Amino acid sequence: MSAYKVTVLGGGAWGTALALAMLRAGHAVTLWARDSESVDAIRAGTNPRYLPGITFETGIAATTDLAQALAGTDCVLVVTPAQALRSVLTDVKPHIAEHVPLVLCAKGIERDTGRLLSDISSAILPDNPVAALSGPSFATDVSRGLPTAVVVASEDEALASALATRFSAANLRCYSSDDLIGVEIGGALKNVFAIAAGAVTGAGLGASAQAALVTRGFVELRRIGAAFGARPETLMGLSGLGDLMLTCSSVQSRNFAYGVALGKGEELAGRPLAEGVATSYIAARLTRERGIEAPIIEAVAALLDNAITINEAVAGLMTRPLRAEAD
Ligand SMILES: NC(=O)C1=CN([C@@H]2O[C@H](COP(=O)(O)OP(=O)(O)OC[C@H]3O[C@@H](n4cnc5c(N)ncnc54)[C@H](OP(=O)(O)O)[C@@H]3O)[C@@H](O)[C@H]2O)C=CC1
Ligand SMILES: O=C(CO)COP(=O)(O)O
Repeated sequence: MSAYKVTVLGGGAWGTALALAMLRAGHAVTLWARDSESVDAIRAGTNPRYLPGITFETGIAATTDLAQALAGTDCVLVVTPAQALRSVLTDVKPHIAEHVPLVLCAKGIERDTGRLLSDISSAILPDNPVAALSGPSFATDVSRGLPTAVVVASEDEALASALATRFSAANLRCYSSDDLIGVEIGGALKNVFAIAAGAVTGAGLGASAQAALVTRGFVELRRIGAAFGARPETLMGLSGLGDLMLTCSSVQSRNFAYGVALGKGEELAGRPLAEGVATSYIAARLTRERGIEAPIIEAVAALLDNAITINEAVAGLMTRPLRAEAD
């Protein structure tokens, strides 16, 4: 029987880590990246630009040729940033066979349109079934082969379950879900709350403030999830609460680290990818338009816009009208 062929699009931290995870699950893996230096390094078992200090096994067939990467593939993992998804899938379109599933691994909402990534995929490639892979999973941990659990979601329950079985290996446990929207919303918004949690840490506001912020952030996630049709139990799961806990508590998270720099008043330009920046603006717009109360998201968007200071953000959150916690 010929090997199951997985194509990974993106040679950054998460693309490389997922390519390794697929290799370790026994699949034939091709990784596409636009940068030839990354491609050469990945072939040789390193990715110094995105996974510095980590060496890994060879065996990933990395290439800069998109058509070659997609030829004869059984499944495509799309692991480029959320804001690049539309252009990447447009480039993919001429080279992909119908019915090959696309597994979206970025965490974000398109800034210009407010579209979820699965919506963008279905609009550009309507004949390719769509799934998302999300959950608490740092690329460094996964590439080192540390135990990790994620969720693979698709509205097609059988597809989600089949992919989760394919992707699981000794140290990668994949749960399946048919709540695609719930998984996408949790993964996108936890990055905004991670920036807020990082800002609280960076400004030295204390562990109590941090816990309050994350808990109230989760309330906002539940409100937004309900408005989008996400199931509450999905938001309580790996891709929601699980990833919120991870990302809001570790400087390994680029979003949290971005927030720390923000809270300390440090330079923000030139930092590694923090998806929560773009997502905070669009999430603030969407919640305003839909009349959903989301003061933490509003505060993050205003802070990033330099419209308020961190002290004003804190004062704004602390002096809101008092209310019952469950409201
Ligand atoms: N890192 C992590 O631990 C995890 C990340 N994720 C998510 O995965 C997604 C990707 O993150 P990650 O890999 O860490 O990011 P990185 O910044 O490490 O890498 C991004 C990759 O995408 C490529 N890229 C950027 N823009 C484009 C574009 N317009 N067209 C084609 N390729 C592009 C980059 O190429 P180039 O080098 O040429 O710029 C690079 O290979 C994000 O949404 C993130 O939230 C999810 C779970 C864990
Ligand atoms: O999504 C992640 C972990 O689950 C990675 O978080 P960062 O993008 O903040 O590093």
